[in-house]
Amino acid sequence: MSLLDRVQDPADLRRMTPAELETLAQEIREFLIATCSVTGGHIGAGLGVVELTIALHTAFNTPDDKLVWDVGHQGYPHKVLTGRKDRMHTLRQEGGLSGFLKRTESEYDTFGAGHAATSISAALGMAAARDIKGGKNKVVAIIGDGSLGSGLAYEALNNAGHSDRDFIVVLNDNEMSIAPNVGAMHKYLTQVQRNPIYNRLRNKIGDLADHAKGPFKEAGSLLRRWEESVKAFLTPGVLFEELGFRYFGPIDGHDIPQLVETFKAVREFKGPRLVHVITKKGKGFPAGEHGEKWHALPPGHDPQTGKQLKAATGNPNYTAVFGKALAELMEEFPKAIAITAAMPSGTGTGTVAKAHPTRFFDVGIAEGHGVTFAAGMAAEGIKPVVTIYSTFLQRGYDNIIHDVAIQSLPVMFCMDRAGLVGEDGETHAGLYDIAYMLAVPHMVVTAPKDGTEFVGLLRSGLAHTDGPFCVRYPRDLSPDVPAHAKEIPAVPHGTWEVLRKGEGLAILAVGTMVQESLKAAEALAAEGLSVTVVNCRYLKPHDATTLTALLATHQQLLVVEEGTVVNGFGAYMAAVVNQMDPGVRVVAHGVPDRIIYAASRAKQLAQVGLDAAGIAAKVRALRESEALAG
Ligand SMILES: Cc1ncc(C[n+]2csc(CCOP(=O)(O)OP(=O)(O)O)c2C)c(N)n1
Ligand SMILES: CC(=O)[C@@H](O)[C@H](O)COP(=O)(O)O
Ligand SMILES: [Mg+2]
Repeated sequence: MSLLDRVQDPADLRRMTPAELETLAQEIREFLIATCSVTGGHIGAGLGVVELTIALHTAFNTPDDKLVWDVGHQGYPHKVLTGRKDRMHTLRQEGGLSGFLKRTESEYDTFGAGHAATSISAALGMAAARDIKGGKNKVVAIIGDGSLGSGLAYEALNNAGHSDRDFIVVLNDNEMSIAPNVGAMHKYLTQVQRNPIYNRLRNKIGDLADHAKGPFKEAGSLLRRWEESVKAFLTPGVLFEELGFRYFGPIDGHDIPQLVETFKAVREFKGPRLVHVITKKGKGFPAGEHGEKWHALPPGHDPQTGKQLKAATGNPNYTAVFGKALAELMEEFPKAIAITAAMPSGTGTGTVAKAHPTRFFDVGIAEGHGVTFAAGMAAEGIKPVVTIYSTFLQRGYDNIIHDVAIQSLPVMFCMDRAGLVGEDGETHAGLYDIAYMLAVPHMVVTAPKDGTEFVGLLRSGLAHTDGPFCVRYPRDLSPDVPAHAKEIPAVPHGTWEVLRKGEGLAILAVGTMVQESLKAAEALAAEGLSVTVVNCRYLKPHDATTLTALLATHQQLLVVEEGTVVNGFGAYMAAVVNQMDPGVRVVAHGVPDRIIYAASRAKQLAQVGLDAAGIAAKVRALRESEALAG
């Protein structure tokens, strides 16, 4: 029996010898590499924290002591050690284990996440709750260096550092976000890493001072005072100390005995303390320890090389269309610049960075800052293109309203991963952007039906000078292969496109739903039911001329959108139509008001009736109800 098979829960780790823990680490790595080659997932972060996870569960008394992992994408070793090894083959699949940590999945998952930088706030809240309840357990937040670049993390450190609360932060520093980490904090941490001697010296002085006895006691307190006065000189980690944390480190995050010893010691101290651990993202991956390449891998890859077994074929995805087109359009729009929040590869802005290195800005995991930074640029006549996943842009909502919209600044928002995103599940679904962007005054809201129209809308947005403009697009392939951007004209402002003419009922389709609605209309036509299909590429402002014509000839409008049905485009159009012609019935068909869990994107769409079959079924039901009423 392997050591890994012997671990039912973390208590088993506490009975193992140091040598056994080393062997266990190796077994976990092999298991994860093999499992993820089938399931896909965030392998790199997990491989980097195998020893750290073993050490934390060994030194702390989990689940009474609480481990709060940031993001949760590094949680695979934690899952394996907390009774979920036998379900790891279901990772990120419908009904299977989540790719992140979830309170509903295990008592060891103390706080759910998926978005970065929530761990310190949540853990501090748990520590405060413990103190109210008179508990004695420890609470440990584990945050990566990339996530530490986020404003939320500083708010939490600021709050924790003055509180004197029994509270521990472990900083997992691998010098990587998804891409190599950026920013001043990153530089600072690198400096800390490169100066471990100073740290060791300072810690020695601290020890001497703490243990001075008898006649040396006075010397001890002198040493302590001296330590205080020179610590800025001796300790590059002083920043955390100045914030009120006792700093420990940097320590080798792959040295289990050192980690266990440090955590056991740190556990017994009081007050806020921070342990700085140095790890290697992707450690032990057979094709080399590459942080970015192995951040996440698709299902069905070769465990030795990381290469996808089934070669990708067909059309480019929207992200690729975006990167290429924006790089080309920036030749025509000299004032345009691109901004990403730590996701150059995920958003396609990496292509822009290569073509226009001085016109590309990675602000780190700082979406709110990214938006206001763009507003500042726009105030000075620059045209910023802020490219952020729909779900992560939620972090910047106040900035969109307060800094951009109220001042009517011409910032362009490109919202990738809008709609259902598949295996990343509910934390990453981009279901709210239609609702939240429609509510913003001055905001132009758009969604393309295909790659060519997407490029046209990018051109429209770049040329738009009268306030903010946004475009949403999915985590999917483009249905077409667009030409070069210079050959694609802008999409006329506020226009719709009638793609198919029918009778009685018109489908107002948004973005990805245009193709599905056309397929549904085709199927319905075969049954003798003829419906109109309209591509509503501008959601706001809507096409009042086309709408007026539709109202004259149709009794029912079915609004189909890949976004929450609550306050979405359907609700928006219902209000508009109610003013124009209350006799026409508007029905919204979007994602229902519930959580949609991980599954393939196609399955998720089918689940909520947002595929051709689901749309056709909705039309049939509506036509029948109309016939009954009539
Ligand atoms: C608010 C938010 N923005 C962006 C992301 C995408 N994202 C997931 S992990 C990650 C990098 C995190 O870096 P770090 O915290 O250092 O963890 P590591 O992957 O290096 O272990 C990013 C940018 C996210 N999950 N949440
Ligand atoms: C953990 C995280 O937030 C990202 O790694 C995210 O999973 C990326 O999603 P995509 O695969 O859609 O780029
Ligand atoms: Mg990192």
